[in-house]
This record gives sequence, structure tokens and C-alpha cells, in this order.
Amino acid sequence: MLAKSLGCNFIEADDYHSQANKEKMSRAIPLNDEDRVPWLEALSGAIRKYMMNGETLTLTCSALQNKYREILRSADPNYKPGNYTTCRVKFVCLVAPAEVIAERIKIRSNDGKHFMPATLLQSQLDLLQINEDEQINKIDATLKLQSIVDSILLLIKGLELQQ
Ligand SMILES: Nc1ncnc2c1ncn2[C@@H]1O[C@H](COP(=O)(O)OP(=O)(O)O)[C@@H](O)[C@H]1O
Ligand SMILES: O=C(O)[C@H](O)[C@@H](O)[C@H](O)[C@H](O)COP(=O)(O)O
Repeated sequence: MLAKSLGCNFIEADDYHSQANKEKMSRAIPLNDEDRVPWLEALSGAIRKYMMNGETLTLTCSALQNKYREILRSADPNYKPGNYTTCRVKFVCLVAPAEVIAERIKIRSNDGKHFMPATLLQSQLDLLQINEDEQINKIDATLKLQSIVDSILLLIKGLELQQ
């Protein structure tokens, strides 16, 4: 929905997972850094391709830790580690109580449309870490989808005004 509103490209990060990663998650085994790094590097390469073409991209991704987000930020060839404000890769964190996320994952995996079981949620929440200095905006993910999209569009407008 956000990509449609922006008229831009869209990537769902799960589509970049190897078959081995998907199988591991479907067996309820959390990924480790060795599994994640090639996946994040492939995503970073995709971001860079769009950026170099002067195109905008919306990416939905569980980039749980700053070290993972750093790989995505490095898609910007001018990015200097830690220079979050000038980096052209921006993050928005969708926040919801664990019970809400668990319920949504359950519904989704019961539909048989996704490899991720609800039992993996706790390991994801344990890893999730956002540092204050990254200044990542948080949006309430319990809102209606249209309100979430509108809030992100407002944030993007704010960022554009700063430049
Ligand atoms: N704001 C929302 N309100 C109600 N249901 C939602 C909302 N956002 C996502 N969902 C539902 O939750 C499930 C997981 O959403 P999804 O976009 O696949 O999340 P993620 O990719 O972050 O795990 C989907 O079935 C989706 O329809
Ligand atoms: O780093 C990881 O452990 C995985 O990449 C993992 O985050 C997975 O991709 C999603 O959690 C499942 O997909 P959804 O984001 O669609 O729930």
C-alpha cells in the first residue's frame, strides 16, 4: 500500500531468503547471522540498484538489529557508518504488542501462505534492538492500514523538507 501511494518499487525481504533459510524457519529454528548476512547483502544490492537508477524503493524487512540495518544502509555508496541522518536508506519501525503480532502470524500461517510459525516470534522479539541515536520513527501497527500508510507518508514529507 505504501509503495502504491508513493508510486515506487516494492520488495518484500522474505522473497530474498534462500530455500534453506525458509525451510529452517518453517522447522521453527531461528536463523543465525551466517544465515542472515547473505540475505541482507542481497537486499542491500537490490536497494543500491534502484538507488543508482534514481528510483525509490519500499522494502518490508525484519531488520532486527543495528548490525543488520548497517548492511542495508551500506547500499548508499556515500554512507559513512553511524551517519544515520544523511543516509538515504531510512527505516520505520512498525510496533505492536507481542500478542497482536502472534495472533496475526497464527492467522497467516494457518492460511498456509507463510513459512514463519508463531513459535519463532519470541526469538525475533529477543533480538529486536533499536538504538536511540538511529532516530528510527516508530508507528503503531495496531492502527488501520490506511492510517499507517498516511503516517509514513507524513514522515517522508518531513524528511524531504529537512533536505
Ligand atoms: N494494521 C493491520 N491491521 C490488521 N491486520 C494487519 C495489519 N497489518 C498486518 N496485518 C495482518 O497481519 C498479518 C502479517 O502481516 P504482514 O504484512 O505479513 O507482516 P510482516 O511481513 O511484518 O510479518 C497479515 O495477515 C496481515 O494481513
Ligand atoms: O532474520 C530473520 O530471522 C528472518 O528474516 C525473519 O525475520 C523472517 O524473514 C521474518 O520474521 C518472517 O517474515 P515476516 O516478516 O513476513 O513475518
